[in-house]
Amino acid sequence: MMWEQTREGAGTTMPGGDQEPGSYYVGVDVGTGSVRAALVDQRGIILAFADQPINRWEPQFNHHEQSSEDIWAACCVVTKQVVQGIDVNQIRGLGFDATCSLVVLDKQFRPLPVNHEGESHRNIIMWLDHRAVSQVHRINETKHRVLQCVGGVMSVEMQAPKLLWLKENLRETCWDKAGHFFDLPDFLSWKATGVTARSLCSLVCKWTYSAEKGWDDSFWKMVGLEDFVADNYSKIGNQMLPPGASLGNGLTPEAAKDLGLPAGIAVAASLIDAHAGGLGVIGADVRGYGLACEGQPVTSRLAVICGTSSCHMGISKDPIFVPGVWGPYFSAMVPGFWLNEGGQSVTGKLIDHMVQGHAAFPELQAKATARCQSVYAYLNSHLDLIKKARPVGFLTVDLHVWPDFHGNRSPLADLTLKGMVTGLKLSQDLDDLAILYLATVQAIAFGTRLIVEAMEAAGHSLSTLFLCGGLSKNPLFVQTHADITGMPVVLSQEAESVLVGAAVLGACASGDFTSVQNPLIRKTRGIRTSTLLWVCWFKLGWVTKLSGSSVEQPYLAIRRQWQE
Ligand SMILES: Nc1ncnc2c1ncn2[C@@H]1O[C@H](COP(=O)(O)OP(=O)(O)O)[C@@H](O)[C@H]1O
Ligand SMILES: O=C(CO)[C@H](O)[C@H](O)COP(=O)(O)O
Repeated sequence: MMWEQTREGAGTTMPGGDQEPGSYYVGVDVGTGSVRAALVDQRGIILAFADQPINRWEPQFNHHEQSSEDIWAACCVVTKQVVQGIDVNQIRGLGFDATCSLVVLDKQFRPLPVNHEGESHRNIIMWLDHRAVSQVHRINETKHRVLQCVGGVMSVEMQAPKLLWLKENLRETCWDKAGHFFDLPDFLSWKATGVTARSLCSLVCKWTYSAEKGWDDSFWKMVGLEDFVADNYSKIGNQMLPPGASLGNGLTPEAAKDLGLPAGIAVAASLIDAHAGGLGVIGADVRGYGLACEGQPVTSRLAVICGTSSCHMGISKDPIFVPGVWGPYFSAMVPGFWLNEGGQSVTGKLIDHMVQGHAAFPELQAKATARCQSVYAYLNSHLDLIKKARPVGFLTVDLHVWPDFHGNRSPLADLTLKGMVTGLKLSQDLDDLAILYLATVQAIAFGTRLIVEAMEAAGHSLSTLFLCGGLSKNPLFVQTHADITGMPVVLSQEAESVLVGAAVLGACASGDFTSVQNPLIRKTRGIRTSTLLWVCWFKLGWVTKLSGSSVEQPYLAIRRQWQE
């Protein structure tokens, strides 16, 4: 494989010279910290990759903002980079995924400020923004029936509370002037095509829209957002398309110039980033590894997309209601299947926070740099050194972390929860930092286990984890998930699986494939064609159990308290 990772900074790696001419697809993934693009061929192989950091503002605690212009500019930079050196006329389709952040534009599609400072370039309330606490409490007090489809409790990270916050706090400068409220993935597909149709993925998962029943007028009236009903939902979407559907006449000449692609190529209705990751991994061909999920329905698999946050995506043939877990959402990720989405609001961000905030961080940085390693590679080898003959998990016998530093998304669904560390000593050397890092990773893995247990108690039958996202590049994180859940973890050979999911959308929109799960169906029937084989190239992860480890003790105690 020609492609190499360029995770440590912005950059591109181009395809090798012996590529057969064929059709290509471009996937663009807008994460919390950066924008990534990939050029993908018909077999689903990533031929070129580029990434670019994006700006974030935190004007006050729990307010997180971005700029749609900055994000679009980054999309243009990375897309131009990945198509360098190829005949762009071979590109057949473009797909976007992004975080589920709220983009606000005026009636002429110009950015509007989502802040008291009136800074209009900061026109995105990010998904992890927790400003709308009072609004979400009031929404949850209504006990409206739409809440049944978000695990019984609406999250402050969804769009309705954020919209209500804007109405109550920025009436003149933002709310009254607003013409369009977009989920970020839908903003990107509009920017590329001029089509304002929304993806069913965004509207169903974050905006209370039902694929069967449409908008529920009574919900919007009850929560004080009756304005949307009055104008027939024109500001939040009254035309919906399934992910992968082709939008309008494809790429506009203006967007084509921005992105360095030919005008008119197919552009797909988009997906939220976690859903693109789920689509990129859940259909993996695992034959020959002796995994429990081999020969079992795809519903025995849980895709876990681990970046700034972690999202746990499980699918089922019939709707399953899991308290504290979002969904069931019909066809929101894999067509024809119901989706439940568990999540942890901060995982990568929590690990970064713990490590970077420690007194020994400057020493760690210096030592990692001297060895040309990332701080995480250095910490992992340091743990190996200090564990001596015992399993690494035993280093945290006296130190425990509770990971809900930004509330608990699933399954406790309690945004007021806070983080905890027990077992601290006066020393703050590199050993302490490494052990705190390990305890944080373990705590996150126990959070995944709690989500798996809640999903299984409600009717899911899960046997295998499929990990992707930035954290899946950390062997300690992956191993710890296998140890603590007791499940095998499968990793994709294409580390950037979210981008494969985005490219699958573009491939579907191009008409080369009839639906986003088409490759899965063909593969299941054993037909190898020139399809986009997103079901292939998996290597087995780890299957290790650490039974009876003392690291389980605090987790078990907290779980007991929760159940009581
Ligand atoms: N090679 C790596 N080793 C360890 N952690 C990594 C690695 N690459 C990324 N990460 C972690 O993954 C997280 C970001 O993942 P990413 O998928 O890029 O996030 P997002 O999609 O939210 O922008 C960060 O917390 C980062 O520290
Ligand atoms: O809510 C989500 C998906 O439904 C994601 O957590 C959110 O979009 C952020 O993703 P990431 O951690 O990859 O940046």
